[in-house]
Amino acid sequence: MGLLNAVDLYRFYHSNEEETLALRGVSLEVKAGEIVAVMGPSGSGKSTLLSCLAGLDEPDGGYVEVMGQRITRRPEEERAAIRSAEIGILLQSGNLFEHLTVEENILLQMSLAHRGDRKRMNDLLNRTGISHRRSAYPEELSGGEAARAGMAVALSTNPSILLADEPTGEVDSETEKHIINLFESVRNERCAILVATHSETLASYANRIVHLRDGMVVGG
Ligand SMILES: Nc1ncnc2c1ncn2[C@@H]1O[C@H](COP(=O)(O)OP(=O)(O)OP(=O)(O)O)[C@@H](O)[C@H]1O
Repeated sequence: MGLLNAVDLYRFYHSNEEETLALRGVSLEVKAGEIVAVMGPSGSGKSTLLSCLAGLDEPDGGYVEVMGQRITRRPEEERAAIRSAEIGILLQSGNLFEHLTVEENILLQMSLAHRGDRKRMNDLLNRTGISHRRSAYPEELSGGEAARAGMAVALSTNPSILLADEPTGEVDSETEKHIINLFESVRNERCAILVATHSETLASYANRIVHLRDGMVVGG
């Protein structure tokens, strides 16, 4: 049984007269200690899938289980509680509050989830290689530093599941290497990792690749 299970997910978007079928019956499972890469062309449904898996968006059909608990179609406060206890999330839009420093962003995340401590924060700042930027505000960071800070925030609560959307999208190769090393070390800590990516390099470190096309799984 996976730490993360998605069963027959459907998601439709309606805008004006148009209907987009972003997900059409996606099922997948991620086990402890496993990295699953989700790959597919732009618009194939990767971000929609991650939002549904995180309980940030509700699928129109199917359901998601996190650590055996159904997260779909539950009140938002219950979804938020499961999310903050079990899931680390790194969305494409980033996960840093602009008015807080890197360190304050990590401390806020840990305090909201009632998890983590300064020792873990310092450890993550070292492992992501941005310890020297801990007092910087997000706007003062380079793209690569912001990506690493985002990873530190996502991992600060020691989540069971890490969901990351294009974590190496616009970063230099040194940052990509840091992020891959971090993924490998949290995989060794038995975290279940699902990462949407266009990067063949990152995907080569995954245990499995799930290919999405037009909202459907076409391989894996
Ligand atoms: N809020 C929305 N309203 C209407 N359509 C949407 C919305 N969000 C996504 N879509 C559509 O749903 C489909 C899937 O989009 P999604 O962002 O999940 O793809 P993606 O694989 O993550 O793409 P990319 O690699 O470019 O990030 C696309 O056709 C997109 O235009």
